[in-house]
Amino acid sequence: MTEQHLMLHTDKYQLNMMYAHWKHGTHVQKAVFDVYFRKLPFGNGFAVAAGLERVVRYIENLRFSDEDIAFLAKQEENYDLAFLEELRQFRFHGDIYAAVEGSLIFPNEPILRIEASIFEAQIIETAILNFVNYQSLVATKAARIKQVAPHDILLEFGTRRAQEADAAIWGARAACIVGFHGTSNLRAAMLFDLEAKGTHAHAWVQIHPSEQEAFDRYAEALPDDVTLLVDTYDTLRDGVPHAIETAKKLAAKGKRLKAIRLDSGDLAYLSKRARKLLDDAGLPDVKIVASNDLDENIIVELKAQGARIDSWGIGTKLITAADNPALGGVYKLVAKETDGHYEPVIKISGNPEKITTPGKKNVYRIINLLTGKAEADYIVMHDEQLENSAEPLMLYDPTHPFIRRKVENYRVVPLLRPIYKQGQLVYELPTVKEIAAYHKQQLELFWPETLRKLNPEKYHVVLSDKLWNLRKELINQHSK
Ligand SMILES: Nc1ncnc2c1ncn2[C@@H]1O[C@H](COP(=O)(O)OP(=O)(O)OP(=O)(O)O)[C@@H](O)[C@H]1O
Ligand SMILES: O=P(O)(O)OC[C@H]1O[C@H](OP(=O)(O)OP(=O)(O)O)[C@H](O)[C@@H]1O
Ligand SMILES: O=C(O)c1cccnc1
Repeated sequence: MTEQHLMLHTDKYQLNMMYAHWKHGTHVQKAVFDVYFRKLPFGNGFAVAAGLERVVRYIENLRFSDEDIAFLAKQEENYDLAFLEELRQFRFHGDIYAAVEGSLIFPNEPILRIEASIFEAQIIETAILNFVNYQSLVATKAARIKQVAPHDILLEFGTRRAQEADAAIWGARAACIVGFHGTSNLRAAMLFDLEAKGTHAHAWVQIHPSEQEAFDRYAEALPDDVTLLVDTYDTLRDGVPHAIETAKKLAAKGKRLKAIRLDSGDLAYLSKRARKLLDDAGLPDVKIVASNDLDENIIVELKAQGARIDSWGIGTKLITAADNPALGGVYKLVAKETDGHYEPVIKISGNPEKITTPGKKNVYRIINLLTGKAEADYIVMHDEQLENSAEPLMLYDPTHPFIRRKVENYRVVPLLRPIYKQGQLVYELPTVKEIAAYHKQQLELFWPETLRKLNPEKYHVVLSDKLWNLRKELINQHSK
């Protein structure tokens, strides 16, 4: 049901603008829009691009159904029948360039560029922002968690607390593209070829006459490698000893206990005590999983306290991005077709952060060949060629433009890759595993100072001189 009618997954004002364009015959005018965000979430030094697969699936199925048209016909706007007929023919014919999923992305740089008739470009704004904002936010939160537990097993457990079903599955996927190992959501696992993982709930223990019986019966029913939840009654006095008892019974049958899970109390203390009990019982290979309102900050704390936790089940705070529940990505018009060419446009605001960067643009990641690290992202006008250029580049600090830095030995990597050309999909969607591998390579391009989770160094996003001058010129024009 929720996958249907996505064509109407837009704000009504988009349709009203389309209608007014159509009435005036301006709907075929071409336009360029940029998607970008202004502020990094969680105080992080970077964000992670996600949502492109959903965007592609959406564009591929972008049609008004008979039901959609009938619904629109009932709206108070009384749209002309001829307009509604035109909608029946609606297809996306435009170009989309995007930072591919797993890329590190930064404020105020285009992460998607949409070039299409205003009619087509306008209606897709809402859905694209909806997909990209949410998924990039969760991928960024998950990347922070991955950073504090790079060698541990990370499981996404958030479905029950997610903002409804779509968020649960796309959020699970967003976590896995930055290196989570699996999700508890079977549907997400099936749809995106993720590892489905699970332990058991307290109810399994409570429904049995005793915890011991519950553990034995669970281990008996399931194949090898079960995880037992040990905190239903008393973790150290009952839960862990009962799990050890079950492990011994399993060993006698050639099976093994994979792990125990702690889900309450002082996780550092309990994990250390549980580890000792397991080791003393000759079970050093039995791992310890922890869950209970975890996030990157609690995990750091627990590690600092010497917690002996091998694997983390993380739900609510990840899937809802609890400490920063929205990414403020926007979709802004930057150029319009005038007399057969693109005229850059600007949006002026009293808030300097909200003044847009005009024109159809490209973004290049400048990699210093001596260090192998990214120096800055460099935004240029579309007709400025940077590929194959051996010219030294002057990079200035955007907040202090008088501070300039020359880069001589560099290579450039375009951030925006072609996804659609004239309505044709020209990009092969990678698997989640491929995205995770790409994301790992992306991280290696950046200095630890940019990547650290607390007070990171700001990575610079720089405008070319030509773009900088154009922006200044348009601001001056408007202030006259
Ligand atoms: N050693 C620790 N240091 C810091 N935070 C911890 C430690 N152990 C657990 N936490 C975290 O503290 C919070 C404890 O929350 P809460 O008091 O609701 O849990 P609880 O005592 O286990 O109760 P409940 O049984 O309701 O889950 C959780 O977010 C948990 O991850
Ligand atoms: O804590 P999260 O990061 O959201 O991880 C998922 C939580 O879901 C389950 O709890 P349950 O639904 O049984 O509720 P409770 O533990 O909050 O009582 C599980 O035991 C985790 O504690
Ligand atoms: O498999 C688990 O242990 C699990 C799954 C979802 C939520 N909490 C725990």
